Amino acid sequence: MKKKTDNKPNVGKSDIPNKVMTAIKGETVHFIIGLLCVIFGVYMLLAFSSFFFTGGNDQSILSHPNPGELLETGNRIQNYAGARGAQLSQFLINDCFGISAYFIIAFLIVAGMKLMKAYEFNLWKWFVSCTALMIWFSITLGFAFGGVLEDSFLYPGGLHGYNVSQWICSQVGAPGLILILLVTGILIGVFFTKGTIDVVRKAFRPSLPRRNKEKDENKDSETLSDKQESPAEYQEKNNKETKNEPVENAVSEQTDETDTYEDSKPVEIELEPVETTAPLQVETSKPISNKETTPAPVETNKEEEDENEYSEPAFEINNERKEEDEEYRGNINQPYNPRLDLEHYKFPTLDLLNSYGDHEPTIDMEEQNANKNRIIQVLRSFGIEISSIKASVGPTITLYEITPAEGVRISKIRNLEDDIALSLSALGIRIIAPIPGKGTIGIEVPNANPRIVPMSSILASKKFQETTFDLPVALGKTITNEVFMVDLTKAPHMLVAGATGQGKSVGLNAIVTSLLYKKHPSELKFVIIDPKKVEFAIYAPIEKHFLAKLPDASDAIITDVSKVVQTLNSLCVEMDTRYDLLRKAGCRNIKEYNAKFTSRQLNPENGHRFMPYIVIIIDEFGDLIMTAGKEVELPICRIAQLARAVGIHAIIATQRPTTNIITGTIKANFPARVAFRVASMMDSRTILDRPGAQQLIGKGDMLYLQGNDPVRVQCAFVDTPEVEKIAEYISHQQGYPTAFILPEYVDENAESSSAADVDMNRLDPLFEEAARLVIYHQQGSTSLIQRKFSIGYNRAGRIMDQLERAGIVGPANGSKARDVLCMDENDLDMRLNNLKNQ
Ligand SMILES: Nc1ncnc2c1ncn2[C@@H]1O[C@H](COP(=O)(O)OP(=O)(O)OP(=O)(O)O)[C@@H](O)[C@H]1O
Repeated sequence: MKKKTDNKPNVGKSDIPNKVMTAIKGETVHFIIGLLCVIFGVYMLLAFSSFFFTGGNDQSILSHPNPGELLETGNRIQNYAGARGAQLSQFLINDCFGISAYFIIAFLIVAGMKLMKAYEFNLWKWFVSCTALMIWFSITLGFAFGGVLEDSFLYPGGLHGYNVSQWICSQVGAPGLILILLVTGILIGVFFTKGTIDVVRKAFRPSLPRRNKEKDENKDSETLSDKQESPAEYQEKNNKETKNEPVENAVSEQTDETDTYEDSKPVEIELEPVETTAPLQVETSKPISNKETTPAPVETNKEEEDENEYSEPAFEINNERKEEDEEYRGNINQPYNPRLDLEHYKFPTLDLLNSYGDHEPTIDMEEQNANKNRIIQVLRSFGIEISSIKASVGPTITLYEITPAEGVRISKIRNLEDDIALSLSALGIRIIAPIPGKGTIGIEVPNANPRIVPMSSILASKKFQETTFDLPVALGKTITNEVFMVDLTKAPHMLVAGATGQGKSVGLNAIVTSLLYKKHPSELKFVIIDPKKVEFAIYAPIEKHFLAKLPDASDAIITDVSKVVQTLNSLCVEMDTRYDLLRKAGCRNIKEYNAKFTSRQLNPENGHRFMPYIVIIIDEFGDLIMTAGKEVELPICRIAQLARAVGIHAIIATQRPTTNIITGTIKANFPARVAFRVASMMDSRTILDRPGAQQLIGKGDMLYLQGNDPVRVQCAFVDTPEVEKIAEYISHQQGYPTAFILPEYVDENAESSSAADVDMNRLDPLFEEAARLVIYHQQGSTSLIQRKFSIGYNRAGRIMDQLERAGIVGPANGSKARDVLCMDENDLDMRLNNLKNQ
């Protein structure tokens, strides 16, 4: 990928080949070539068609033209496409392939359309098909008409067809040739559609019922003609065909050709440190080609069944229906398919997302050279010599990798961070000294013209399409333009922090979107907690497909703090239940359990069920901790510590990554951290355990940490209208009758408070401390208890009720604090003793 630059002084010119190369790979050039192909195809169509009427007359002129005649304006050629059109037709039709030369035109137009990106075609399949058909028809016509049509100038099979058929005849005789043509014709037909097999079978035995008629039609539609559909239509059909095949198949069919996969390899430039005017050689990699993914064959068993049926024709129809019914509902002998409940569910399509213009890597050589020179100068001015410098141009950041000359101390360069930033007059400079695993030093410099990384480009990438991750989360692109993805099951919980307006919500939407594009509603449920009430309301329409809620909740998106506590505790109950099931099944994790369940080794009558993954998303976690304190923190920590194995994963986001919000326990249990730009170095240390996040440039620029070293990533951009479209697309499809219902959570504290009427021994553990607090302050205030003990309003309210029943505070007093009926701690001790002796 890297090319060393020429070290010659006169270098401006070497940019030219680079520019030409970049231009050739550009969309504009593709478009122009495509347009030329289409125009040439239309010209050939005119020439060929005209040839049938004018060919006889033109042939005599073409075969014996007067010298220079064809170049003259007044030549006697009658073909509408002129002398060249006549020559071309004469050559391709009569001298080569006969009438089947029309397949050349078909291929030219198709290739043109594809290059212009007007339609999606599988060019390779078209090429093979057109070539095979052209040769086959040419030989067949050559054989059938034996050369020239009677009384005509036209060779229907062309000279090729005539000569080849004659030669084959001489070798195997006319019957042999007919057989060869028949066999090759059937093979070509099978190449187009497997339906041909049925047709052949039926030809042998006309009484056979035509099986999978619908399927055949669909398959037929995969042939040449239907490829002309728009990508969206084609993908829709594809989805229908593969039923619940995840989007990867659907999309990879749609993006069948090489250039729709968006993965691009790093764009790297090698920069020469000494010659400040040194040329830069850029090498952009070719897009990675995509192999056609064929939907898994569904018919293997059916074909066997067919064979059985053939011996029992009387029962054919009945048997057939019965089998299809069984397959539809999930045959007990076949693996359980959780997707069957919503078997017609279609995964969201890529056309729901915007492409945000040209996002291909472009390199501003002027900017790169200027930055390189400034870095070299500033280092030189501090007495640091370097032996080489290399740049990797990312979507928003360029990484300059410097190899210092021998004897230069790394710490010396690290200390110059501010000086380099000053000399480049840019924000967001980050120095990585040394780059882990390399003996170089990295200087990250923001690009003058940052590019958006559209979510569509990430989801269309080969890496995402072919991922084997269980919960693939596509976050964006790295500095080397590689798609950056993590498996949430391995994360297994994620902490997202960033000051307001730096891309947190977009990041969370990107996470949810990538999961929605890969997971079926039966495999994944979200619990969304949105104290801001507006950020996640867009997901409300997919409640019956992808959301989970409490049994009595009206909305699945949780905005009320008291419901948050209940939901989190309910998730703990779900977690415990899942652990019990895992234990009973003798499995160590959800994957093993689900595999056992789908292979029907676990009996649903014993409580076993297919377990969808549950992803909990909590926005504004800081707010929650401020209002509900330990009540929220405790279940979160339980989930974070234990839930990984049972497929429950949490992603919490906060604007304020301070230590009282992201406590030690939370940090310890959330190993994956995403930091957008934060306000201070302290905040960066809280979230990442190191500085760096305060130097990011915002707008989705982020650091991802899992393990030792953070990776700088430009977050994929997905806008609210795009998410709305996805939600709408999903919501219009059949869903479950309700959202996924979480188990009921019985609040033990609430029970004790009602029991407190009769049994004051079952008091809240904080009761005594709370009593002392109100006596000390002589103020019966619920919010005081809430604040001092960092507990939620509900619990504080219950403690206050218990204090009232114990006669320590008076009844509620409107908005004012309650009266405190105990004078001092002695008085309190007496009352508490009385209560305990009751
Ligand atoms: N990945 C991205 N690429 C390009 N622009 C982005 C990206 N992420 C965010 N932005 C820009 O930044 C703006 C603010 O982003 P976002 O709403 O996600 O911020 P936020 O951190 O969630 O703010 P708040 O905490 O106030 O909700 C967006 O409207 C968009 O213009």
